[in-house]
Amino acid sequence: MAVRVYELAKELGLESKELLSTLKGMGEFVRSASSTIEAPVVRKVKEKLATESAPAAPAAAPAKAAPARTAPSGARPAAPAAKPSTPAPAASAPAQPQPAAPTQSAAPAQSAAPAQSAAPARPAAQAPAAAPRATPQAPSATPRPSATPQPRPSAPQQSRPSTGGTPTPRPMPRPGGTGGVPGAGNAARRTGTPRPGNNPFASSQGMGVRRPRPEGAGTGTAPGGRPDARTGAPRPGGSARPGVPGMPRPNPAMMPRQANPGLGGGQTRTGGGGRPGFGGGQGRPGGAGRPGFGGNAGPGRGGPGGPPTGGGGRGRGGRGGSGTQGAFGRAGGPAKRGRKSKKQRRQEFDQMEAPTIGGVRIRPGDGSTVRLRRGASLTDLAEKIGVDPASLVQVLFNLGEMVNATQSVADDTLQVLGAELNYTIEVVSPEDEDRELLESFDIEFGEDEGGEEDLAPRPPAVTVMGHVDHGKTKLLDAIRNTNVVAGEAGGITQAIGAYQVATEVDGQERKITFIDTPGHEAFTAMRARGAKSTDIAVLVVAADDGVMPQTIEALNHAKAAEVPIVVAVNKIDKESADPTKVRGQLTEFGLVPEEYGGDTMFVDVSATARTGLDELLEAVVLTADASLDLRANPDMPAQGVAIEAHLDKGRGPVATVLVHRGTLRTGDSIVAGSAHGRVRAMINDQGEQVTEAPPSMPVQVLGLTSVPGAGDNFLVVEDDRMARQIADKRESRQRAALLAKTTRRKTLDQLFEQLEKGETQELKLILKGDSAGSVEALEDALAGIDIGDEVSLRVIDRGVGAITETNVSLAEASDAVIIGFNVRPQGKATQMADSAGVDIRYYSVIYAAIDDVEAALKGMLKPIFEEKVSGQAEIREIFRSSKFGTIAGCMVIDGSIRRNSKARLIRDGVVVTETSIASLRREKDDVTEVREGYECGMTLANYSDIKVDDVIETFEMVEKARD
Ligand SMILES: Nc1nc2c(ncn2[C@@H]2O[C@H](COP(=O)(O)OP(=O)(O)OP(=O)(O)O)[C@@H](O)[C@H]2O)c(=O)[nH]1
Repeated sequence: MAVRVYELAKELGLESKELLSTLKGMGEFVRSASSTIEAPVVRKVKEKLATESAPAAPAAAPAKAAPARTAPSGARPAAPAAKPSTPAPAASAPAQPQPAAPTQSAAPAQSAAPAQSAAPARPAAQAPAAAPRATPQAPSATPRPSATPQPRPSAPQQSRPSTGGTPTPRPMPRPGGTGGVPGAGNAARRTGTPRPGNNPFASSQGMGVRRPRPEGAGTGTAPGGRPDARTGAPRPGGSARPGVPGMPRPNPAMMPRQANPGLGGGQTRTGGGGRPGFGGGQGRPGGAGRPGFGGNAGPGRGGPGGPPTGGGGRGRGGRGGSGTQGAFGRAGGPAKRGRKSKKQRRQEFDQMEAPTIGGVRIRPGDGSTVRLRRGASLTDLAEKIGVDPASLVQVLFNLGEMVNATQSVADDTLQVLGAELNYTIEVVSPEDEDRELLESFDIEFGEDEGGEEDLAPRPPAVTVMGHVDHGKTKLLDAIRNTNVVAGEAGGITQAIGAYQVATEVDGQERKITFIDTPGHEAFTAMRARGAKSTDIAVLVVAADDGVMPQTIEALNHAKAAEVPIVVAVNKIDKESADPTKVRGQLTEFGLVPEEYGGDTMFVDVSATARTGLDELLEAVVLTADASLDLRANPDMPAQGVAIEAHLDKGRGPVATVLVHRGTLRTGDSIVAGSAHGRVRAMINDQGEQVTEAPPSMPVQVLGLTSVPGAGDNFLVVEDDRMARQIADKRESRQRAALLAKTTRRKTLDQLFEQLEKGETQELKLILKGDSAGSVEALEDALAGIDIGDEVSLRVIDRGVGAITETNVSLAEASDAVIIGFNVRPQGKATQMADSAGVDIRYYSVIYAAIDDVEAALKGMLKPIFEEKVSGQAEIREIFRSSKFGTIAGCMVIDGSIRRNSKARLIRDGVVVTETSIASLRREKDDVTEVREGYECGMTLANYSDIKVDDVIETFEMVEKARD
């Protein structure tokens, strides 16, 4: 006989919905609760329910039984209380429920199936029948039959509360978990075989620890997440609410459509908001979260209670959800709708786990080290860490710096950015960078080839260092017996020379290579390189002057380069000379003279009188012998350093190089810094052509295609092609590094400030010099000019040699000024500059260039105005005129009052208005000025509310000179 679904549901003690879902699970197509189902189906469904509920029951019961009663201990005593309620559904005698319990126990005792199959069908009627069977099994039960379930000592712990409780608390007519068949259902529960399985219809599902749950669970309103969820334990079967009678059985269809309603705002990830379906507000607690992303995930917006530690709330809980769905399979009905594919969910997850930095979503790093070359761009960094360069630009923008993706970025900026993204940025040092480059060509720089037997002694290379005017050049001059001082512009050594001299020590002729480094502060960089490229430093200290700032600086360079020092105490011919004082002073800096028990050799010399020179040379040789192993392999491709380079009009680029190891020969293919070429000719320090330059020999090399930088290393390579490749790579790297260094970075704040002022000011320069050293020194000195942020200086090009037409056209195009240092224009460059209005400045002294540039920069500053009060007049009387309006009859009490000048009206010390003097009269005459002590009449522009005793103060804005 056909029955309607709701009728059968009622009969079975289920909700129509539950029954519908069961039917669907069985493959029966039933549209709604009022649909009819045929008898065979009714039978099938009853059987199914009976079968399933039997083993699962125990767990389901506790789920609500426990909470219903305050304590599980109350289970047994509470059991009796259950009686009255249980019967109700059974719609029969109150005694019936009691027998139901025995039935439960009986069922498992014998294979549950038969008992169940019989029992569920007729709830009320069969219960009594079952009772007798059960009763004997519970003979020692409490006197009350209701307690019969308890006799089963084997009942699992969880089932205890359930056993007693299941039936009792239920206010609803449906007693047992499944089917309201007290007997069968409960019996099944008692079996104590909790099924963790994934049968969605089993009312147990091992969820015995369920908390009291208000109806409507799963709607997101429930405060009480499940305890297991909190621990992050996987949810068995995902049965959110298995078999809780009186509530709809959860199934995927009941889950919220949207996978992550808690992802509010797109930025707050998951957080507490989690999936409301699982108790919404409760959030997905931390256990399952991803602490790694906690930083940005935060507790999320969605949920009130998401524990902060939850961080990336979407943890296992989230996945539990999908697991649940999996467990339910399709049985849950229309769950498929709106569900996201695995791929979608993965993408979503990936997206979520990327935190936002400055509003940009970027996957965070893992703290690993990223090596970048100097002057790397954001694109380079992006490539290494696999993100979009544009997002890095945006991050940096949000950090307050504006750079584009391909622009060279300063090291510190890269490091800050790296730290923000959780990477350690390691900017490769120039040395490492170069070594790596050479290694890529299978070249090893800096090591002698071969073994000990291949090494031969070489002369020490010596750098002379010291304070300005302490006599470095004069001393070298004396040693070489030449005189270069006379030719110097401004009296400062501005080029580097290297010379080799010979001296006799212990009857042996020993050679020493001297490198003359300039003494001016501006050449610090070159001097530092000089110290590094040599073996021993001779520190020149004038005996009459003592230790000076640059003496210390030079000393520190030498120490940093771990170069032994020999002190030349110069100018001892002078009366004021105090060599002992110099020794004492230097002792304080760690240079203890040998005679005082130290290990530094001090030699008193006089460059002018040429005394002590031999002793100095001997001291150099002895120091070298004592502390250095000066040997090199002369039979290998030469390697060394370019000490100085310049562009010679007739000979092209000329580089003075010092060979460190190997022997340089004419015809060798060499690369020096970013210059390359083939050695066309070599000239020694005597001006003679040589064909070979062994270790420690300085020579001028001709044949390079461009001018190398002072301090650049040089090496002989296999062929011209390799030389060119290395040079090109070096050049591009240098350019990037230079760009990062010289481009003045503007922060947003600065930019906004400047934009507010209406313009940004930048002085662009093109530097041309006679040698690489001087151009470098000039650029460094110019970079040191500090006149604040309002104007900036940018060197857009630099080079060695004459000012060319190319330079002029670049200057014209970029509105730059050309600075020529010891160079002049070439060809039609002057005419071009004149017609294009390009400013070319010529200098031979570095200071003059610095001063001019500084003045130019200051000239670009906006004028500063300050107010200057010119006079004050007191209003003594007020006249009204139909022609002039209100006239103030005044006495000038200070300074003078001029017509049209700016004025302010002051009443009782308070400025009433600011205006200007519209008319000024003495007697009846218009005047331009009235001085102190005179009376006058005046009117104020657009203001007539004047009173006697008011003071009119006139002032003007005067341009103020900048400091
Ligand atoms: N009386 C005396 N004067 C000396 C001696 N050595 C150098 N001078 C003078 O000191 C001045 C500076 O000498 P330089 O050799 O140009 O000094 P420097 O250290 O090379 O100077 P910069 O090139 O500017 O760094 C010159 O006027 C020299 O004549 C010396 O031994 N005795």
